[in-house]
Amino acid sequence: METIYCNTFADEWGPAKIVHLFEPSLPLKAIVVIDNIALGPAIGGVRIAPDLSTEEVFRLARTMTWKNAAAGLPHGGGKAGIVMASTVAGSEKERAIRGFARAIADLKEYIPGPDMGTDETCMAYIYDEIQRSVGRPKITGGIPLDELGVTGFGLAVAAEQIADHLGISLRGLRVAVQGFGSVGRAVARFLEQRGCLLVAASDSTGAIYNPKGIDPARLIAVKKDRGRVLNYPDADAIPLETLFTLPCDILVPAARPDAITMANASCVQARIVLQGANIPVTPEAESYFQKCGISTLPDFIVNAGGVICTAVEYRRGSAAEAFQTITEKIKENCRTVLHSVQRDNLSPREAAYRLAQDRVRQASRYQRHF
Ligand SMILES: NC(=O)c1ccc[n+]([C@@H]2O[C@H](COP(=O)([O-])OP(=O)(O)OC[C@H]3O[C@@H](n4cnc5c(N)ncnc54)[C@H](O)[C@@H]3O)[C@@H](O)[C@H]2O)c1
Repeated sequence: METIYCNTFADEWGPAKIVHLFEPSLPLKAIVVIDNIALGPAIGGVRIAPDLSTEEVFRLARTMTWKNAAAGLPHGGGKAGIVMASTVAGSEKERAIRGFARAIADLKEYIPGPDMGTDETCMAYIYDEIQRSVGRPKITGGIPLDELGVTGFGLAVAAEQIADHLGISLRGLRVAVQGFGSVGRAVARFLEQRGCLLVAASDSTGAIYNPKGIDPARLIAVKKDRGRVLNYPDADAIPLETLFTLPCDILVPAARPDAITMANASCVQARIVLQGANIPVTPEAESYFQKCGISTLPDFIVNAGGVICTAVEYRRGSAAEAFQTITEKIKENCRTVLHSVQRDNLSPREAAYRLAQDRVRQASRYQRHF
């Protein structure tokens, strides 16, 4: 196993460590970024994708620093990426995950959790190897966050706060979800419970649209049994990019980073953009939305449900406690950010950074600086 340490993105906040892992015999190629640990050991997901770069993993780790701090968790930010095709499955995937776990055994300041391409089973393999992971199956002492859909639940809580701030009800609002995976499925379900109507959804293989509504439970079953949203019978297939331009009220980018940039922001018709994925909207596109009255709060404020749940799991709390904590923290943070946007004339991102950075700054006073 070859390990290369380098640090090319450094600023006053981090990263504390960037580790590149290579093991040709598995084969394994992975990147771990431990960004900032002033608040405690870093919690962040392990992502599998074929085209991951150090920069992407660093940006995601930095997002975790702000997300964990904003949520008031005793954890810093980190992230890992395994560079591998998302189609790799079965024993080949298990070997890669176990190899990754052994490779990070000594990186004790990093606690891995699930992310795109990894799930509770992967976290159980990591726990089996190094007794350190969160988001594990219940039987191994975990709270299965993707099965429970806690991030989607937190997004629905955030949507309620944003709608409340706009003086509208969620009832009858039309929802389009990019990325019908763990987060996308759950947000569709929890928004439906609040009276919203799912009108469009996509995965990496295609997108579907039905202005009269798509049944989230049925789409979840179709996706489980037949693998693709395109197999849903009562909707039209549309090009992937068209999903962002549809007439809808809530647009949820819940797949990859930089899904909404200045190249497509002006085509967005939604009133609320709910940032389900990490860094799905570029800062320029966020500013543009603010100027034209489209409400969006930063990813690390609204999609913190998953990491709040893992922090509850880490201190051996229950699923019920996790739902309660997510509701309280996301509600409070959305209100705080929306309030300081109005009071201090800040952008939502500036207001959210202020909240998170104050906490990291306070904690870093107790770190050794010599
Ligand atoms: N799982 C969590 O609790 C959690 C928490 C916070 C943030 N996130 C972020 O949310 C995003 C999604 O995570 P997830 O756990 O749902 O992953 P997932 O792998 O379960 O689902 C991702 C979905 O996006 C689809 N997808 C990929 N590329 C796409 C594209 N170009 N167009 C349309 N769909 C595409 C995939 O087919 C898949 O259906 C990631 O950015 C992740 O970091 C996840």
